[in-house]
Amino acid sequence: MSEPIKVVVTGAAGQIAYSLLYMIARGEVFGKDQSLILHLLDIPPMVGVLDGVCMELADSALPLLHKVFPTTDPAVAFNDVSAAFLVGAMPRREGMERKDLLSANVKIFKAQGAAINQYAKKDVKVLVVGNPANTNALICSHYAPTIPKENFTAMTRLDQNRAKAQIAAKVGVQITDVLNVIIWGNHSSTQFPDVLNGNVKVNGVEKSIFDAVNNKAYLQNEFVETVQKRGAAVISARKMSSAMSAAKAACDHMHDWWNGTQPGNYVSMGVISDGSYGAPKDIIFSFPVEIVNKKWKIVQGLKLDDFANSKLVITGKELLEEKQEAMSVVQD
Ligand SMILES: NC(=O)C1=CN([C@@H]2O[C@H](COP(=O)(O)OP(=O)(O)OC[C@H]3O[C@@H](n4cnc5c(N)ncnc54)[C@H](O)[C@@H]3O)[C@@H](O)[C@H]2O)C=CC1
Ligand SMILES: O=C(O)CCC(=O)C(=O)O
Repeated sequence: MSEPIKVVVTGAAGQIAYSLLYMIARGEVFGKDQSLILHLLDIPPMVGVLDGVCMELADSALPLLHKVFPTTDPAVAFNDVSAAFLVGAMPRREGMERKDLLSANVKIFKAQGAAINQYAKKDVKVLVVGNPANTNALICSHYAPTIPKENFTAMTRLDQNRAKAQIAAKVGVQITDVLNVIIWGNHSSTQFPDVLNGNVKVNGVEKSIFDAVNNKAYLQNEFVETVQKRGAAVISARKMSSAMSAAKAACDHMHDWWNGTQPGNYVSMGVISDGSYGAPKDIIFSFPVEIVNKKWKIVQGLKLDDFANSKLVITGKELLEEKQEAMSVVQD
């Protein structure tokens, strides 16, 4: 068993954290030999709920879990952490867009960026889940200037998982048979779920998703819209936003960042844009990445047709607008 690492989860009394904490503490992210010290951050009104979560973690008798520190103090929460799941933020309700959360949530990420800068390990891996996730990650990084920008990422893995699930159902295969579906851009209804470079195994034979589905109109319309609007569909059905699937996606994201991706398999992450594929620079944009030794690299040389390019322009433009609005909120 390795020496324990410190991991923080913010919004630890909330609904995503309720599933996420168990998965992390079971070893599903950092490995079955990696012991853990969990730091749980929430706000003062949630202290009672946080106590209940701690009781349940203790009662789960989890061998990898060395200690749990519940706190409302960011200085304690981020102290010496190697990985941070930034979940704590207001979720949207029916009828709202994720960017409607911007003015309330972006201030949280300014404060947490500053705390990460001051207290976390310099190689901390930060995953922002709280919405609007891409822009929150950008603000967080902006206020943590001593930590490399590459260490701040936003979650679009839930969108990738949703897209894979739609394709698996359409073709009639298992989820593991669907490879290299990409989410480009923002975790919002402008995101572009793209199958142009993806493959699917049908009866053991690998073919392009495009050929396997053989329905361009479906792939460019219904499929794209279903994935873009899946979060809203879950809110409409559950009257609360996705939680179990969001927790699973957060684990998938951090697991792959920590452990690496298989050669030839890429995953989607919101990362700082270097302008690849014509995306605007210096925003957090979701790209396909491959990961080796805990470092992600944007996959280059993928094909994009005119339809795809036009979608990337729309989502990039939205992210630039969000960046501008967020900067004006945090500088107030
Ligand atoms: N990127 C993605 O794919 C997804 C993002 N989300 C987003 O994740 C966020 C959390 O969702 P839920 O857990 O369902 O919400 P929730 O409302 O159940 O829990 C949020 C928790 O964050 C806490 N919190 C608020 N401000 C805080 C602060 N400054 N520091 C620490 N904790 C704070 C709240 O007290 C609450 O306990 C929302 O913004 C939601 O929209 C949800 C699903 C998917
Ligand atoms: O759509 C929302 O705002 C809820 C959470 C979310 O981001 C999602 O389910 O994708």
